[in-house]
Amino acid sequence: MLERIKESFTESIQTKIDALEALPESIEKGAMAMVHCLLSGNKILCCGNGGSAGDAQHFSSELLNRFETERPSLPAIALTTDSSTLTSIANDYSFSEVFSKQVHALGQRGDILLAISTSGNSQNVIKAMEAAVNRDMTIVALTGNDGGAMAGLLSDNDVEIRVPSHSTPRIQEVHLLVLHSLCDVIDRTLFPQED
Ligand SMILES: O=C(CO)[C@@H](O)[C@H](O)[C@H](O)[C@H](O)COP(=O)(O)O
Ligand SMILES: [Zn+2]
Repeated sequence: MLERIKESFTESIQTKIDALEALPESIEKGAMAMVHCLLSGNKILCCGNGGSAGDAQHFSSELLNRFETERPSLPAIALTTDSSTLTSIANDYSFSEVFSKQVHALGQRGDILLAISTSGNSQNVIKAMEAAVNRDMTIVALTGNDGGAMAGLLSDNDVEIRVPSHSTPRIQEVHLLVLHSLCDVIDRTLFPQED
């Protein structure tokens, strides 16, 4: 098993090296879209399934609370956390609508939807994106593989940050780095520090 463990580390490091080549421009574009959204008094809604639900919550908590430095709270909502809402929508309608109904209710023109999926094919995330388009929101999509159906739903104002990998855990590991990088650029742009 030691070899297997070392392989996981090597694969993860290599995926990050590949992402270093592929992603900085799209991360900067996504961060600037978020900065513009926050400066306009808008908010960020975040969604994803499984590990990506955890990522959505991780990111929203870093905006609502703090990242690395002291600064005011920033408005973000994870759509993955209210079990009464999630279970009733899934029970009465369909699991594919658990995020889209919340986007329809909470989303406003100028808000951002942070849509996270390693496959790009999760139906509930796709429907959330459709609801965001309907609400005149901008979409920042974190994907992997070939971007899946999510890639086809994006317009020029939206941003796709697609990790160059076909492995769900490796993609998730880079998604976390991307989210921290987004937080870092947002904080440094909104609250410049001398260092
Ligand atoms: O964390 C993992 C695998 O590393 C899983 O929980 C994974 O997130 C789930 O299978 C998700 O349902 C996958 O959804 P998606 O990334 O394709 O949208
Ligand atoms: Zn995982």
